[in-house]
Amino acid sequence: MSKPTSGDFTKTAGWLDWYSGPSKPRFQLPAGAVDAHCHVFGPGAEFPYAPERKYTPCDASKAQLFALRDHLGFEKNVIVQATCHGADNRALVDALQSSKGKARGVATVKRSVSDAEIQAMHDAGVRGVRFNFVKRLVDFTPKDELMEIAARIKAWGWHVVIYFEAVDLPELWDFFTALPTTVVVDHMGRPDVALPVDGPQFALFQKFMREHSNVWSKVSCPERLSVTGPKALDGEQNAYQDVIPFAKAIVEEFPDRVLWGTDWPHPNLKDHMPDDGLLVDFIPHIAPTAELQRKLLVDNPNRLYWNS
Ligand SMILES: O=C(O)c1cc(C(=O)O)oc(=O)c1
Repeated sequence: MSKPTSGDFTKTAGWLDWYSGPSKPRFQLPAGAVDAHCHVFGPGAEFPYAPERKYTPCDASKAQLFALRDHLGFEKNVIVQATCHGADNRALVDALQSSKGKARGVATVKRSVSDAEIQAMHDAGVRGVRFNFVKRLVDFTPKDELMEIAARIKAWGWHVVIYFEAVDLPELWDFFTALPTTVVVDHMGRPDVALPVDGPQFALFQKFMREHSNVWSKVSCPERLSVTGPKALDGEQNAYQDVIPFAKAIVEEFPDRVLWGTDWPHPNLKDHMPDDGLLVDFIPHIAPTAELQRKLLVDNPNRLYWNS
């Protein structure tokens, strides 16, 4: 793959570019596997980053994403609107339209979005909207505006993707459990993996999924959640050990409501940039059987994103 550039924008200080020349995974992905959480950034010269963004990334184009997909052995992608593009979904829609049906998308919209705009995004392959509650990434959007959006997009059969930190789940509980659609949680609701897996913080997340059969989870981002590593670099086959008990517990209890994604190009990582081939090698540690792997990587994402 070609190397990242910074386009017409100056990257946020300390920005880490995605890993160029990732290894070939040793884990053989099942046929039809979907990378169900990844992003495109710009390129900024063609699709400018949003004025309200909280960070300026390196460019990460659709061509670079599709090259990674093929290199790792995925068949398809679910591309999630990154916050650096705000509610301007042009880069996302362009990538979907260029994917020959091999990508679906999750957009970010405002209350002012028209039915015609929703329909056009649907035709391009958008199947969900993302509500973000991570304060370092977005400004606050009133919950009544989000609820109104959720009620509207339900008519297209779309779902809601939510991104939040585990400490905020109690406060967000009533809103999340009132959402009228399928709800997909990004990155397991960002548990603090330094806390016990059987402690109250993760128990609340498990209760959220157990009591609400419309709630799904992405068991993604060990590189973001891990405190002790080791990092997915230099051929490491046992990366991010501290995240495994959390993700495995979710995969094993809710095998039909889990998704996995690379999170390429890994926005805002400060410590290291993982080798995406080694991230794929993390999967069998959290989904140890062929059946769990097939549900996680093939059946679940296809049911949610390619059913219409
Ligand atoms: O934790 C993050 O910084 C992050 C950011 C974004 C985004 O900016 O959209 O998406 C993610 O999945 C994760």
